[in-house]
Amino acid sequence: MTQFHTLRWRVYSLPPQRTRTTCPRTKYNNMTDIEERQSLLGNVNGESEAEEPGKQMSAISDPTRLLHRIVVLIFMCFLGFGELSVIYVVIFAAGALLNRFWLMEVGRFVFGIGGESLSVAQNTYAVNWFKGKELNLVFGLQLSMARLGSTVNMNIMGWVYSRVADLIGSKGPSTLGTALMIGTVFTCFFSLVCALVLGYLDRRAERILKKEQGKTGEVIKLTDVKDFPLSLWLIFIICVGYYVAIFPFIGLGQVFFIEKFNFSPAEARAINSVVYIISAPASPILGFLVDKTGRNVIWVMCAVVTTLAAHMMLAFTFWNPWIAMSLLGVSYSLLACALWPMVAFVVPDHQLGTAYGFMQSIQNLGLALISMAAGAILDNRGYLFLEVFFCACICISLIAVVVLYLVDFLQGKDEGAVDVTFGLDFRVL
Ligand SMILES: NCCCC[C@H](NC(=O)[C@@H](N)CCCCN)C(=O)O
Repeated sequence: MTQFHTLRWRVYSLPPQRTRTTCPRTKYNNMTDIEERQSLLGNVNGESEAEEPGKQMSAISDPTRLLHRIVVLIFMCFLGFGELSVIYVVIFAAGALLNRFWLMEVGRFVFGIGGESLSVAQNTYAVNWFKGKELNLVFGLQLSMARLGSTVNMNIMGWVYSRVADLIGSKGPSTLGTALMIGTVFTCFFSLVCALVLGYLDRRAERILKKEQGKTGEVIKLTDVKDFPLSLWLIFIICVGYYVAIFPFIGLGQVFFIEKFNFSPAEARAINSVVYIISAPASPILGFLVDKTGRNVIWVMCAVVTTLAAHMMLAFTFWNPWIAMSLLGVSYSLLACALWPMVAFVVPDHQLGTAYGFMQSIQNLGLALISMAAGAILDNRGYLFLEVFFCACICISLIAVVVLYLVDFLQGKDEGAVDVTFGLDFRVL
């Protein structure tokens, strides 16, 4: 049975409640079946080059086959592995080497531009290759690899620094700069190779599957933003409201655990890193679960509620904080693999990059402002206020998820869905 037949089986043979309209019910959902076939899993007519006489391809080189998509996935994941493990780009390393702090700041600025763009590309590739299939799992795997990259970086960079110090015979800025340069060259080069291979495989798949023919002719415009559906704006609000209570909290976490729970710096570091440590193995598992069950909105709601509970525990109780932080680790992993794929179901393919770019811009704007606000709150009001502030941010996110649920529910009714109790099923099938 070819991949296309498997696909047909998936589309047409599922039980009725699973084939019901997906959500949010925008005009694009009517295109689901077409998109599914036009995706890199097969072309509009269900033909692939592998099916053409005399053009049999092996499983590993056929873009319609799982094995080939696994190869693509490996490069997709390692793209982020390199990107996130290079906390230091070349400019940053040069700043350290020359002992110029401002240059290091410029490096961080450039890193922000490059790293986030790479993340937009990574998300868009993931949707292109895996929409309607294992998309939540793929986002979970990407996150897992990024976390693994950070962990490898943290463990290896100290060793590289010591080796360079041994070689140079001192521990000054030049030692730090050289160590950073070495790390940067290796990881950036690695990421670059992955990006080039991925670009080639994507082009190749487009050519083989004649994707050009299936294109609607619509072009990418920045003004697309004004046509974004309400559901997408709600997803943006969920994203920014949620992430501002995660990344800045982890940034200030060490001080929090030292002040509130009298932890030693080493203990505080350990508990603070548990969210990312949990997310490495948990994200793919949870992504798989979301793929199997669908209903991304419900999962996002669970993640937001659990995160709120974890923050409230940290704010108002003296219970062992390992419980709250572990809960935070699991809920963050769940959100990361259920939220980001939803974008693909509310905008057409040609607007995906713009939508992801916009989502990350808003996320980063929120992060920049809230990080400053959080620091000021901690300095002036203490950790309790800070925690209450984070809880308020998550409540905004929670309101947005509930509104998203209702929007879907009402749109489902408008469109005459037979049974809305199964609404909020973002699965394409
Ligand atoms: N590509 C996988 C889904 C995105 C996960 C999400 N990524 C972001 O928020 C990006 N803006 C990168 C942030 C890096 C932060 N250190 C995430 O949860 O990391």
